[in-house]
Amino acid sequence: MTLLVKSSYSHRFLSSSTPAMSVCSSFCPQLPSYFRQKPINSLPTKPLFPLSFKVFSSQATGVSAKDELPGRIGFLGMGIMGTPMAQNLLKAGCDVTVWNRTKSKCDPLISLGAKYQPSPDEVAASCDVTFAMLADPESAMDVACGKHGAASGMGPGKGYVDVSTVDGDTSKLINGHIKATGASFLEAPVSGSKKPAEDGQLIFLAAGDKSLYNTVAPLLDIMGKSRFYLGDVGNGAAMKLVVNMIMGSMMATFSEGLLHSEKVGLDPNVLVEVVSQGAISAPMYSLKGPSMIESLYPTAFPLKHQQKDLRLALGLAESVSQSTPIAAAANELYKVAKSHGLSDEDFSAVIEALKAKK
Ligand SMILES: NC(=O)C1=CN([C@@H]2O[C@H](COP(=O)(O)OP(=O)(O)OC[C@H]3O[C@@H](n4cnc5c(N)ncnc54)[C@H](OP(=O)(O)O)[C@@H]3O)[C@@H](O)[C@H]2O)C=CC1
Ligand SMILES: O=CCCC(=O)O
Repeated sequence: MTLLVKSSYSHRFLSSSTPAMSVCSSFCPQLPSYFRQKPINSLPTKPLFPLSFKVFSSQATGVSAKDELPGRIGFLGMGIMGTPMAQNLLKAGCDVTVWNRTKSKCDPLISLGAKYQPSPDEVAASCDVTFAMLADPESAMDVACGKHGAASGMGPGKGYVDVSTVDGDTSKLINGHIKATGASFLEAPVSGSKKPAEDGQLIFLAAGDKSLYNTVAPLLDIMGKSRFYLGDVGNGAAMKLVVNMIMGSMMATFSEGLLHSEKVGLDPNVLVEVVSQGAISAPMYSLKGPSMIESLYPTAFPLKHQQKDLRLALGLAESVSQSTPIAAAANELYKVAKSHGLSDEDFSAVIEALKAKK
């Protein structure tokens, strides 16, 4: 497994002497100024910090300045995540072509300079690498392999990177269709929500064609703060599902705790503060707790997607006879929340499923 990390509080890579920076700026000429201001050979030769991280380097990625750089980048799916991800590529000066089922969601990107094509196959045909950020296994399959799907526009020398959260079987099916055209495939689901997507701080969980991983590494580093290469197709999907299974259960039990504290006469705001200072502290609790107490659920991660991920994680667990009673109970709670019409609210709205109905 390979892990690469960039500084979490700025987009400056930890070592400014890396040849990969010159590679990156060569195909994204408008990269932020800190990549471009100084000639590479005048930049400091030592890492800025003692490194417990591996820095982004051409040696690690295998990218050289001349080969395989994706000049034209396609992006399919302009939802909560796809929009800021594509925006960050555009802001970095990349040549981006977008498509979305609901065309109007492409308009903000087009006004930022993105090109538009009316179907996934036309995006894929006009681009070197095409990213897809779609709702679920069905839409990921349809956009990749259906009528006018991206696979129809793929061919040798091209790459398809699916960053949607799907199950491994779906990812393997898409891999098969894409590979049959002679193109390369990478699954790269992300950890991190709307704000990390806006800030270029996502965590990529990549698996599949290693040379495509190397080729798109500079693009992943524009959109994210770290990336893991996990081997064969299916491993990225599995890692993502396990992480979101944990997250869904955490949010469900946190919801119980908030309501429990109120019922016994405690101030739930104080509970959030206590939790934040102890061993069970998690950024998610401090971030979502205050709005949950106000019964506000501004959508960053739609509840319907969290329930989809729990469903897929439970299927994965069943396929290897792994017992997951906590996640199964959490999944039931999200299903109840969906039945209350909360699908498009943030997943923290799961707390509503625990509130007694009068
Ligand atoms: N939001 C988050 O915090 C995170 C989400 N994810 C995952 O990323 C993926 C996208 O999430 P997010 O952006 O939040 O979701 P959204 O619901 O905001 O966007 C979903 C996208 O999928 C498209 N879509 C849905 N159904 C179809 C279909 N049948 N055919 C074609 N396109 C379709 C939508 O198009 P249209 O606009 O036309 O509806 C939209 O572009 C999901 O797999 C999610 O689990 C991963 C990490 C974090
Ligand atoms: O899939 C959604 C993940 C959301 C997050 O990691 O904060």
